[in-house]
Amino acid sequence: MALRELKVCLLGDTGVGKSSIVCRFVQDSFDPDINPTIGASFMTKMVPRNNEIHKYLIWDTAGQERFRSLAPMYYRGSAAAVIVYDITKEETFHMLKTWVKELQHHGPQNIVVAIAGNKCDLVDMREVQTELAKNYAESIDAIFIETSAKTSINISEMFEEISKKIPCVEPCTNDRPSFKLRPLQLESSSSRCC
Ligand SMILES: Nc1nc2c(ncn2[C@@H]2O[C@H](COP(=O)(O)OP(=O)(O)OP(=O)(O)O)[C@@H](O)[C@H]2O)c(=O)[nH]1
Repeated sequence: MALRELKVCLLGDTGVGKSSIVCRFVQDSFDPDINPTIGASFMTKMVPRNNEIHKYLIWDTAGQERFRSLAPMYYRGSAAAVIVYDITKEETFHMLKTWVKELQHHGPQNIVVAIAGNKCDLVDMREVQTELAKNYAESIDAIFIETSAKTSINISEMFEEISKKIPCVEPCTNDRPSFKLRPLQLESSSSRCC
């Protein structure tokens, strides 16, 4: 068994459900009264997959405007960024495009980008059509997925897709940020959430 570390950060407007996605993935829980993130929070999750243990190192950034300047500290060291929007709020999809541009200009070269249309359980309130978001994701070579932190739809699937797209084999064969495979040592998984 080898341990593979995957550094992932979450970006996106306030209230789109970034923390809820992470809480669902790490703790399999959902809090309808979750507080907005202050600064950022860090969590880890270990997932056995084939002959490896995937250890996700997750930075959940704060979406409020006053914290926006902190984001580079988190995406610069990341191999993947999940940019989240709320399918029931069109303005959050516009904000997502701003994040994509920022990553293209200031993010690590070839960072893996996943676009998550969250709150897909609220389908009656939809403002962003799936096809529109999917086509946009394709145009920037990003993973696209609609998720619901509330009902758990596509949450672990999204992180699995990300792990497939992050190169892992040593020696590194391209210039994407990559991670060493190393023998698994027993360690406690320090998770902090919500
Ligand atoms: N119906 C529904 N509500 C959700 C979902 N995900 C999150 N929410 C709710 O949306 C609100 C905001 O969720 P957060 O996870 O705090 O959003 P955030 O993007 O982390 O917000 P910031 O920390 O301010 O950046 C909360 O009331 C959540 O319960 C979802 O998939 N479906």
